[in-house]
Amino acid sequence: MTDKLIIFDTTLRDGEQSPGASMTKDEKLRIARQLERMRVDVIEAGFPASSNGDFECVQAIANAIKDSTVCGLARANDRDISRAAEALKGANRARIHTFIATSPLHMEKKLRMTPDEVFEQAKQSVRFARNLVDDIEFSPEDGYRSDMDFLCRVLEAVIKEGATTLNIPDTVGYAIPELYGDFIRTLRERIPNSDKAIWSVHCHNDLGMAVANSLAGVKIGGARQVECTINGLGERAGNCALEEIVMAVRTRRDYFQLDIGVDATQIVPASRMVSQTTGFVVQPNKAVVGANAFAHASGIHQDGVLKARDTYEIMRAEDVGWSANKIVLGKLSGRNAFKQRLQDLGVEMESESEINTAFAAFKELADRKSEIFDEDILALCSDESVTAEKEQYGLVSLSQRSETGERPHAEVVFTIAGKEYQSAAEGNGPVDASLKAIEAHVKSGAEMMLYSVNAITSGSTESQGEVTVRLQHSGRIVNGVGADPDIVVASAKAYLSALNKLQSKVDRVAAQG
Ligand SMILES: CC(=O)SCCNC(=O)CCNC(=O)[C@H](O)C(C)(C)COP(=O)(O)OP(=O)(O)OC[C@H]1O[C@@H](n2cnc3c(N)ncnc32)[C@H](O)[C@@H]1OP(=O)(O)O
Ligand SMILES: CC(C)C(=O)C(=O)O
Ligand SMILES: [Mg+2]
Repeated sequence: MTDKLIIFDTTLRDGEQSPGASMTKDEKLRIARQLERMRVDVIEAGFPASSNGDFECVQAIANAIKDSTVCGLARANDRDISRAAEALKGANRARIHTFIATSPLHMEKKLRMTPDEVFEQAKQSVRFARNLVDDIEFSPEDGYRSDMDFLCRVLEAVIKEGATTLNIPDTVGYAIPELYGDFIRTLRERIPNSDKAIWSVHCHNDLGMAVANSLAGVKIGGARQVECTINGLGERAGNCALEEIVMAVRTRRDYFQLDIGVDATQIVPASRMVSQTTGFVVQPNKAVVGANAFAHASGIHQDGVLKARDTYEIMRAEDVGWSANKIVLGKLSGRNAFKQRLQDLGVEMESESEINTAFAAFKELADRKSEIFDEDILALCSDESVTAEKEQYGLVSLSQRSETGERPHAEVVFTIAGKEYQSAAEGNGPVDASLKAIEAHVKSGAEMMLYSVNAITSGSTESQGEVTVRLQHSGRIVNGVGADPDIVVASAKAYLSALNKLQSKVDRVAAQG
């Protein structure tokens, strides 16, 4: 026998409380639609009393979403609750989530209220809200740091007033998994009418344990709703990450014995959408949604995954919305991964010794180059050397000027076969101007298929920028990579490196024919 774990997403409310993560109405609506597509049970859309703008966001989401419950947050007062009810009017399924702090610290220092006043206000607010909407969630803010006896008194009373979900926040991320799980279990055991409500967990990640605490609240405490956000977005160090909760409960169904209604294949698209909307980059090694979550760079792992993917993967990349797992070829790769890539690329090798020769060349190249692209391998296998190309083109210096309201201008000094040349051009931006200056002289006629910039060190503005430029000419595709703390310089280096590769291919073809 299993029962259901309700997934309550608060990306649009608690997630938005993350400094710098403020979203427009259209952005919130787009994310809400994605959450509905993902079939989350409850979408906390915002805090309607906080501003007219957020009221309109909640209203728009309530009107647009048909399948998920739409929830609005409200302080424990009539005005906030009325605003929430008003914003939620158009919802198919509406929930008001009202809260008031119950910890001694918050009551005394922040609310400046006595426990008896908080008790009365909590009761009164739930009663008021229940007259407006049937589905009422109550949260004792900073619940985990509250006195157990007082909390039991408040929660028993609000259930009597009609609260249907009781959410126990670890507002400041202070909990430890076993202790938090025991805390929820004790509340449920001690409160006589506890079975009249669904119990929920809401954990913050200040000590990096939001997911672990939430899972303990479910397993040890018996909670049946988890509050979480996409990518773990949220106040300070964030909230419990939705993707981790969903995949932990799914992957270890043997242990949790719970059903989840979420369509996990929508997780990666949701993660990308939230990351692009907020500008909060997902770290590559982030569980489930990080770019490396299903990538393998070392030979022993690659060999294992190619033989049986569950040797090193406990989930399938496709099941969370990635197109496939990723074998990244580099200096730590082994022969089997290399052979598999040859097969995928349609390269046929006559003998093992031919493969061995290509593999040795690949290893030698990988020692000098951080990532090996497919065209590098194709070049290796047709007996071409990808990095041993003659340095036909080289960068000497670059200067550029960009000023608000002025068209950027660049001057580039470079060498062609050892001889120095200078060229200047204007462009839409400094990078565009620099590359146009080079192209104006070189006249390669190559088409740019890709331009991308990555920070390759700390991720701060002091980072080295690594630029990749992909050029196409006469059916040949090459990647040029350039790194420099100045991304305009890195771009020029990448462009010249790609031109070198094009040139060396032309030379090889000429030599062969
Ligand atoms: C743990 C959490 O995530 S709680 C949610 C946090 N989210 C937000 O705060 C985002 C939205 N907030 C806002 O837009 C504003 O803070 C508002 C509109 C809610 C209130 O704005 P203001 O009226 O200017 O009050 P301000 O923010 O300065 O102070 C909060 C007031 O609410 C009171 N308050 C705090 N929590 C509650 C509560 N749950 N129930 C009732 N009153 C509360 C505080 O005691 C304080 O009252 P005071 O003004 O009498 O001292
Ligand atoms: C409003 C409540 C649930 C909250 O976000 C918290 O306590 O962290
Ligand atoms: Mg919170």
